[in-house]
Amino acid sequence: MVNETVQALTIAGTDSGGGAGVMADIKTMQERHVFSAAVVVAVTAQNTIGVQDFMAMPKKMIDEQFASIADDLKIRACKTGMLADVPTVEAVVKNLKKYDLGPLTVDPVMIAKGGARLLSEDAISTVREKLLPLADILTPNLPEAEELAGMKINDHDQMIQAAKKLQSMGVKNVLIKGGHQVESKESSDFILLENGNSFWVSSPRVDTKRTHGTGDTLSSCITAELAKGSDVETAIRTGKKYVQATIANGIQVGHGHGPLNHWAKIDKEGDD
Ligand SMILES: Nc1ncnc2c1ncn2[C@@H]1O[C@H](COP(=O)(O)OP(=O)(O)OP(=O)(O)O)[C@@H](O)[C@H]1O
Ligand SMILES: Cc1ncc(COP(=O)(O)O)c(N)n1
Repeated sequence: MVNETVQALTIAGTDSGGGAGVMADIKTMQERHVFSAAVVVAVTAQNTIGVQDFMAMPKKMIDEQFASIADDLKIRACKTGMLADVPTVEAVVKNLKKYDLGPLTVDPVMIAKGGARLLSEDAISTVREKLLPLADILTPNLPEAEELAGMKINDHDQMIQAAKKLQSMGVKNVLIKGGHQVESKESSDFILLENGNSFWVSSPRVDTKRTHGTGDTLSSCITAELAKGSDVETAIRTGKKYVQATIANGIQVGHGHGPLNHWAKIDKEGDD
């Protein structure tokens, strides 16, 4: 019998400009040789300059997309991205509990690079209380980690403290992204694993504003690697190498925060 193709799922919003959200997730998974399905929970009118408008999907359509996928596909790992508002978060949580979709990576997208809010303020506590306990890996950027952990993060020590706090909220593995520490020469992410081990992954900071969709690309690469059967640490190390390659080998699209080069290649998986 022919081996089943590895399948993963993104649960997120679309980006009409092609750089972030579902579009970045599908491109990333495709490049990592994983078949990508998608539950679209919101549609944005967006380009590299900003988010002009967005609309959350009717909840019935969210339920139907999950059911269609679960009836037919075999999803090995999944991730969430933009979740818009309280009813959307609740619909996603309900479906994640209903179906076996493999390990869950939660990218708690709150505010786009251009400043637009992609998760309503009142939904932050819903994410904290209802979604985080389902997460195998949580990948907040610094402002998102501050919001979820309820503390300021100004240095590496505080990144470590925040990761511990987030783990105590029920998340198994926490990855706090350092992309927003723009004054630093390195872009360093801190990882606290379920077994209590921790490590940093660092790469030289690329001086570019073409960083639209970095978080989506990292979390969807991790999801693709988990779907293939990688352990969490290897999946994260591969994700970091891949996102670095997509930033460092830029492409020219649009006039604002340009998208990443998802065609970029990495020579070796996992370890540096
Ligand atoms: N200029 C840069 N040079 C190198 N690595 C970067 C740069 N900016 C971000 N990164 C890396 O990209 C990944 C995503 O981090 P970031 O903090 O930008 O996430 P994010 O804000 O959620 O992204 P987005 O909202 O654009 O999807 C991390 O591994 C981070 O270290
Ligand atoms: C649909 C969607 N999902 C996620 C992001 C975050 O990406 P960024 O912070 O680079 O704008 C986005 N802009 N749009």
